[in-house]
Amino acid sequence: MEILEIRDLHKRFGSHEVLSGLNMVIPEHTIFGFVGQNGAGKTTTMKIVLGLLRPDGGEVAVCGQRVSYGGTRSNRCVGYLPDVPEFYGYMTPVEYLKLCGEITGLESGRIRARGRELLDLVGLAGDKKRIGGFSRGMKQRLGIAQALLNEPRLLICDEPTSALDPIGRKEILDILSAVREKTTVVFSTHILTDVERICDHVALLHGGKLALCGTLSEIRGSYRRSGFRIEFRNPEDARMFSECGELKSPGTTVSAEGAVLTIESPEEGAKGKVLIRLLAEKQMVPLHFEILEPSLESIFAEAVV
Ligand SMILES: Nc1ncnc2c1ncn2[C@@H]1O[C@H](COP(=O)(O)OP(=O)(O)OP(=O)(O)O)[C@@H](O)[C@H]1O
Repeated sequence: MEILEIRDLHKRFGSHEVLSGLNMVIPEHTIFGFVGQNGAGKTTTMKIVLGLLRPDGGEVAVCGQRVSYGGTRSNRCVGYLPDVPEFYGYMTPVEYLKLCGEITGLESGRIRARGRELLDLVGLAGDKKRIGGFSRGMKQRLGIAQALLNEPRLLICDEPTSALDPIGRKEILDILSAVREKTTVVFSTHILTDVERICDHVALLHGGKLALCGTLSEIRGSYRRSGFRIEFRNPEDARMFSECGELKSPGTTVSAEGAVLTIESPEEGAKGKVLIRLLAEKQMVPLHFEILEPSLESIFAEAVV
């Protein structure tokens, strides 16, 4: 089932067209990375999905429920973590979750149980400190707990890791991975390694539309070139191998660094067999033979030119 469907979405601010016919479908039980350059329109899209911003055209449905500007019905199945979550600094995490639970009408026993469970999940259980003394990472973790209080089917996070150090980022990514069983997670980010670490789906917003969308393996597959890294026993072997006539075909590049050769070629698949045949003919046994995956960074750079 699709948990979020965006059809032909348009939004402009004055003469600046930010979204120009955006289509995006997010299946349930995925971790979906929503990527785009600064100003691409990620926050704008999320605000429209939450009914906080009026689109100029198009339709959005969350859990099959059509989103209307200013309406809140469709938000019943959504949890939202803004990029800079705001809290009452004088409260403790337990007090804060209690307040949020009361506002949303949860029964008090449920608030206590759910609060304990969530603070445990985000590593803040037993923290008696007031939120005013929390680090940025702790605030993001508390923000996730709050967003999950009502057991949403969809959790939307706006750049949850951008301002955090590597440990803080890992903590957030681990939490998002842990909740995917019950909750579909959409998160916007600039940090492509975070997407590679936990997302199974990714979409790249560029020029008001999606420039790429799919599972990580589909996207990698459609951009795959033959790339190989061969480590020889010594630089001399690498040099001898690099001089094979068959590696000099047009479009093939061979770069050497000590005993390591990196060979790239536009011919999908075939080049690998050629390399293995050449190694066998020359009776050379490499220390490593690796097929190179294109990085998301190189794929995205190519998609937005
Ligand atoms: N209320 C507004 N009024 C005018 N322009 C706006 C408004 N909100 C956003 N914009 C503009 O729309 C564009 C998209 O902004 P948005 O915040 O959606 O981008 P983003 O992809 O989330 O960027 P970032 O990664 O930097 O947060 C930007 O050029 C921004 O300046």
